[in-house]
Amino acid sequence: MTAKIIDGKAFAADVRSQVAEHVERLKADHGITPGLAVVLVGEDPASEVYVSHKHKATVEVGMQSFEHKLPADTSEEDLFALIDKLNADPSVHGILCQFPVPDHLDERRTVARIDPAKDVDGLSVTNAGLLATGGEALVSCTPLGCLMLLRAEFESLSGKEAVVIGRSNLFGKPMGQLLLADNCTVTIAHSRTKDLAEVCRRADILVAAVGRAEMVRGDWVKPGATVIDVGISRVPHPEKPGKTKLIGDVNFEEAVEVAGAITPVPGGVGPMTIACLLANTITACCRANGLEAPKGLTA
Ligand SMILES: Nc1nc2c(c(=O)[nH]1)N[C@@H](CN(C=O)c1ccc(C(=O)N[C@@H](CCC(=O)O)C(=O)O)cc1)CN2
Repeated sequence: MTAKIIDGKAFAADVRSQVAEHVERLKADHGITPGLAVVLVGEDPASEVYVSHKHKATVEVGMQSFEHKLPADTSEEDLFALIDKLNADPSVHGILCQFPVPDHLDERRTVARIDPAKDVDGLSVTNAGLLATGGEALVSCTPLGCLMLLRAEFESLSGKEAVVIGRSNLFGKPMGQLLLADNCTVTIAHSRTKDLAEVCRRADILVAAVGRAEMVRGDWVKPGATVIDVGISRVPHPEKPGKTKLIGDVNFEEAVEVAGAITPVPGGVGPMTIACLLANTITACCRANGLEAPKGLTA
């Protein structure tokens, strides 16, 4: 039997419409319009696309979008001056700097400059620490999106064996923390893990975020497992010369024959990233105004 295909695009559309309802309520009941500021340094083409999608999505749900495009040679001093201004602006509830930044800038220092209460990427040391210690964190968007997809698949995640391949600050570590907080037994595997295939085979929930196209093979998947593919690699299209196609970290054709449920690439995890960014902006806005953040949009 082939696996159920988890439709991340439809799920993300639902999250976005929930966000739009909350925006309406914040406006009507409290006179507050949530605002999201996105900072892009340089002209990386993929980042330009993501930033324009973020702007469009922000406007569509009724929030204010503040786009700041800075030249590639922007100094750290000038970038930080902008972040300081956004930190102090009460109409801005969420701030993010699109990654990657040019080489002369440092991602860690940039994130550290953003007020943790407005860090809607959930990347600051404060938010990572809050997540690890069970506090009210803003959670990194892609792992939050994966958690939402997984919670919709299972009545409860409690007691599930979860294996996350990848240990980045942006994804693997927060994903592991989220699954742990939902009472999974979590293994974070990585490039030095011995017998990775064997480790993966014990997972009820297998989350692949290695950044290596189709590395996870069908025989790494436990029959019936739920597979979440976070990878996005652009490769030459096999049938359309001169064109490219997106593939994930999981060999989909093989894994779909073994898994119980699986996210495709594209159309699986990817769309959840921007939906959760909007959700985090609502959360940040509510907290900034002494209101409770909507349960369904948080971890
Ligand atoms: N500050 C940040 N920078 C980056 C992040 C991030 O979360 N915060 N993540 C990525 C890029 N990204 C959002 O910024 C992002 C990546 C992918 C998608 C997405 O919807 N992917 C689609 C395919 C899209 C396509 O056709 O190219 C999918 O997988 O279905 C959305 C957002 C790096 N930088």
